Amino acid sequence: MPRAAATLWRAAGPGVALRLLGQAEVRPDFVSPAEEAALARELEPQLRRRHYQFDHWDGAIHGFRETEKSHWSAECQQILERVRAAALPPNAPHLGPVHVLDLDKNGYIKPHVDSVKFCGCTIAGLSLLSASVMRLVSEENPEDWLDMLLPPCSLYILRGPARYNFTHQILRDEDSFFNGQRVPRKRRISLICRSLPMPP
Ligand SMILES: O=C(O)CCC(=O)C(=O)O
Ligand SMILES: [Fe+2]
Repeated sequence: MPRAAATLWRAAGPGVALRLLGQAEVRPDFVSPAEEAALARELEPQLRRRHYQFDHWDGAIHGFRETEKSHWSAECQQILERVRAAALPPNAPHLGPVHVLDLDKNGYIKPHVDSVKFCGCTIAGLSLLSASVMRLVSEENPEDWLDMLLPPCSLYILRGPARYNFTHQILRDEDSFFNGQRVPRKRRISLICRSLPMPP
């Protein structure tokens, strides 16, 4: 693992680290601050029309608004092509629209596994505006966990076992610690690209 990436990754033990090496990845500085600003600027008008939802007690996500976006400026389209090229298997069919999730500073994502009906073997997410901690927990053995620090402008990628056999969550502000260090959670926007499930 490159040195920069190692500081963004903390596993319960060597067993889980070995299982997830190359399957759960964080790439810091995947976009520049100027690119982050361009993406946020382009999303803002569409997001502003929606209200944050706090009342979906049974849903996986709390304190969020979301949208799907298919049409982007040439600059943003290029960034998204870079995300797909870096993360998705070559020639894999992927979901056309990008899933955009805007988490309020009090928002968080509870542990879940993305539906296998709508999402294939790879999930890739760009994190904008705020750092956050993504926690993966093995469905088989809850003592097997991995925390990933997602700085703003980073890309994370979940593949194979990290995507299918571990839940993922974004910790709420009160619980947002990485390696014992507090990671204040502010408003965070994520752009998520997913490969499509294989046809049966
Ligand atoms: O915000 C993220 O990066 C993850 C979102 C997520 O887990 C989901 O929408 O299924
Ligand atoms: Fe998810």
